[in-house]
Amino acid sequence: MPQAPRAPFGEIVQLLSVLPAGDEAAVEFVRARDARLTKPRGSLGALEGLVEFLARWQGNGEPTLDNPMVAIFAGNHGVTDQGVSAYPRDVTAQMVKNFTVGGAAISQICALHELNLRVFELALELPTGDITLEPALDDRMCAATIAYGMEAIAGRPDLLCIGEMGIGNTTIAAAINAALYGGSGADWVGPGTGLDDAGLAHKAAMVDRALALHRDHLVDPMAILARLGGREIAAMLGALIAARHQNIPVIVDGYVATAAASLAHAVNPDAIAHCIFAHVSGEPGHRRALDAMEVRPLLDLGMRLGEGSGAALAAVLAKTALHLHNRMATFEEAAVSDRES
Ligand SMILES: Cc1cc2ncn([C@H]3O[C@H](COP(=O)(O)O)[C@@H](O)[C@H]3O)c2cc1C
Ligand SMILES: O=C(O)c1cccnc1
Repeated sequence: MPQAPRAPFGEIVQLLSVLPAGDEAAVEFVRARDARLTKPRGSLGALEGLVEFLARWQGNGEPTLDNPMVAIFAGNHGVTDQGVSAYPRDVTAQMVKNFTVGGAAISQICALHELNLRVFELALELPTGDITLEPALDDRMCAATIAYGMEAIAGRPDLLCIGEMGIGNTTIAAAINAALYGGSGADWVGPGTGLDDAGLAHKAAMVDRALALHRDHLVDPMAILARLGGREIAAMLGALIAARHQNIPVIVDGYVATAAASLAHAVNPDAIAHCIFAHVSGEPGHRRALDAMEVRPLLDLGMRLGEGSGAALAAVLAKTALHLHNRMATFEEAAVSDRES
């Protein structure tokens, strides 16, 4: 996609363009130990890949998961005035409260598996512009929100799970995907929180209306983000960028979080190399967005919740994988015969 880094986005596009590489020596160190563990080589499949992923992007042959963070970014969307969600906009703030008191699915996944849950509210009382009528954000606000997401992950997590909360944001993700990858609203919308067929057709029409309104302005990924929104997607993009520059591997959640990764990928495909895509969500456009980036999801559980829930479950697998890598016996230690060479 042609790059026109307009003023407020210059530094952000720069951070997406000049990126630290993965640490292949750290990966080799992990592989050398893995080869000595009491199991047939390769038999732990994707779990072995998860430990290599942690090593490569932490830059550490002995990766840690002492401080895994699940970051949920929450924003509200003016497009909910068009009746694109099965639930009212107030649910965003109500769920933010629910996250912190422990009543949400993500709260209990994190509590059970000792993941640090952090919730970042983004001006919930000030929804973004209704994209069927106006831009979601002006460029400066959009750039500032990306910067907020970069700051939010301070505290040195050794793994970052990226999730979101925002009634209406599957509409926003669909619009971003259509702008990046082509097609119309119908190609990218899904039931979200539970629309029926009529609701789905209306949602597709609202995406088409937004695309028509903004058509001449959707010239690069940052313009697409500012025009279509929303705040939580901008902040997730910032978090994803900052993580790369701070040696923090990232696990991306479902359909909405993936839209943030798609924007990064559209600037520079290498900008998502430090990301694992946790799962393919039940939202039908998700698989197509993953295919467009040529990435494969770790899990397929038919989940369509958001909140970082799929990413947190992938983190549980990563914790298991690293525990095995660190605690299993080697062939020598266990006096088990290695394969004939
Ligand atoms: C109670 C409740 C909890 C949620 N947790 C995540 N979402 C998810 O649903 C929303 C997106 O779907 P749509 O675009 O259809 O509004 C987001 O907030 C997302 O995180 C929830 C939605 C509800 C209703
Ligand atoms: O996959 C997701 O992220 C998703 C799906 C439905 C509703 N909210 C989020």
